[in-house]
Amino acid sequence: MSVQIKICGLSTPETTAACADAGATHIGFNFYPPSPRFVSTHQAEKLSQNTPAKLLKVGVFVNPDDEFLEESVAAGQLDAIQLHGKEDPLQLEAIRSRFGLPVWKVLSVETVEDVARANDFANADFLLFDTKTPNGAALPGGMGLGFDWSLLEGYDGAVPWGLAGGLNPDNVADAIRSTGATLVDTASGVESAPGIKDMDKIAAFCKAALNP
Ligand SMILES: O=C(O)c1ccccc1NCC(=O)[C@H](O)[C@H](O)COP(=O)(O)O
Repeated sequence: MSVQIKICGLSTPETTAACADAGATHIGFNFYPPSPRFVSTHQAEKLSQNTPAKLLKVGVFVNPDDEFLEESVAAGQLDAIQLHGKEDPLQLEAIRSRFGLPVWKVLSVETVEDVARANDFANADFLLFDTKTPNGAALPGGMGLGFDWSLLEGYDGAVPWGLAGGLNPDNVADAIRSTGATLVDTASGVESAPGIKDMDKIAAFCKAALNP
């Protein structure tokens, strides 16, 4: 089966169309206000109306409150909720029950113990292993930083998982071959500047991921 591809941090209809044309399966709408990829609920509503039907829309959140989630899920017509903060398994369960959507938990990785935290999130629908950003970093994700993929060797948790962190058109094929990831995710790796998606890079990323 082909790898699944999530392009994260979309903010224009042209780039969502480019994702669909290139073979991506998922796009991410970023609902974290400090991010250069942030979209308001108004923007998300417009974008979702123009998103090709074959793309699944994942909302990216960092420690969201219920009201904000409610507004964003509705505006973005989301297909899944990605939690990228310090949410715990109980919060994850509560969010899934409330919205009836698959919930993705991001595990920020620097050490093998970080990978083992997957055991705490057996109730997630999907796990995304991403790089732990340094203390004091502006953002908990989307910084183009990779981690040591060998930390995933031997990981055999039951929850489906994907790989993020510093992936770009030049390294994504190697990442898939090295880790066996069945979903790859990129934000800054397909941009010309923070928050500005580059359609050629989106096409190159998808081509490389689909032919690892
Ligand atoms: O992209 C952001 O700005 C962001 C901010 C805060 C939390 C999460 C964020 N991105 C979530 C993603 O899923 C990114 O695609 C992932 O972190 C990989 O980013 P990158 O290393 O830039 O490819």
